[in-house]
Amino acid sequence: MAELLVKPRGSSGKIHDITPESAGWGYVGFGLYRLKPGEKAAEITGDREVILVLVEGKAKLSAAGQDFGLMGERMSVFERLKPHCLYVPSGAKWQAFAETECTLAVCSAPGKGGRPASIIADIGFEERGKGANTRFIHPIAMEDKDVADSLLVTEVFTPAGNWSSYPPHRHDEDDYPNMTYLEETYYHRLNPSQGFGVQRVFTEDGSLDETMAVSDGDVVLVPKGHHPCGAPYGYEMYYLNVMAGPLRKWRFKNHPDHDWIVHAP
Ligand SMILES: O=C(O)C[C@@H](O)[C@H](O)C(=O)CO
Repeated sequence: MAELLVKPRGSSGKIHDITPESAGWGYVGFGLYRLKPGEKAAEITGDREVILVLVEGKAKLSAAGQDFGLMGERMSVFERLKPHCLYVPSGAKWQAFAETECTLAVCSAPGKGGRPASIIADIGFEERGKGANTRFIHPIAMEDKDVADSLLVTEVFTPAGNWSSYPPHRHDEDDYPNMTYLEETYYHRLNPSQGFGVQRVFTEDGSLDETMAVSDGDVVLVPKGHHPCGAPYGYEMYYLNVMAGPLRKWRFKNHPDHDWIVHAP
């Protein structure tokens, strides 16, 4: 199994390049560019569909021969504004020209083709959990939106001192409607950036049990098992999740030992 904690390789250019081959799985890819004003990123999607997420900064985007103009609004994820996102189908080329310093995520999964390149509009806002389990969600492209063939993308803000992806849950069996098999990546950010967060990835039989200290900019791979996150006092946590599998539906089960938490008064 691949190392689950992936550090950025440098501070500019393409600093993450997680592919199904490097992760040792079948669906999810995650790339991340840090660009300076005037720099460019360009890729061909091949047999994969892509959702470009302007995590931070502004860039001129074009895809599949269409010019989408200047996109991006928030300069820091922790402004908590909604991200600007562009869907790019398989068999297409996309380009990004950075207007400001920018952080551009390239979320990918197998594509079927046939959808147009398009801006993902109407990104919602959800508050989940209670007490120290409260967290805030921007569901960029979840299954209620028919905007992709297999990609599910969401971002989560966990206030300092809180937990998210909690109680622990898993989605690692292809057993719809009880559960779906979804691989997942977490792109973590922390505020202030010198902080750390905690993520545990573990199966119920104990064959996988890793607890990682995550730093600003790290990626965690979740090939299977439960995957809760904790943000220590003083450090707000952000993450961008990419999920994909054979069915574009998110069906999970909470850990039987900890499911009581969601039912507690
Ligand atoms: O609810 C949350 O805290 C976010 C998680 O659900 C996260 O998107 C995930 O684990 C998806 O499986």
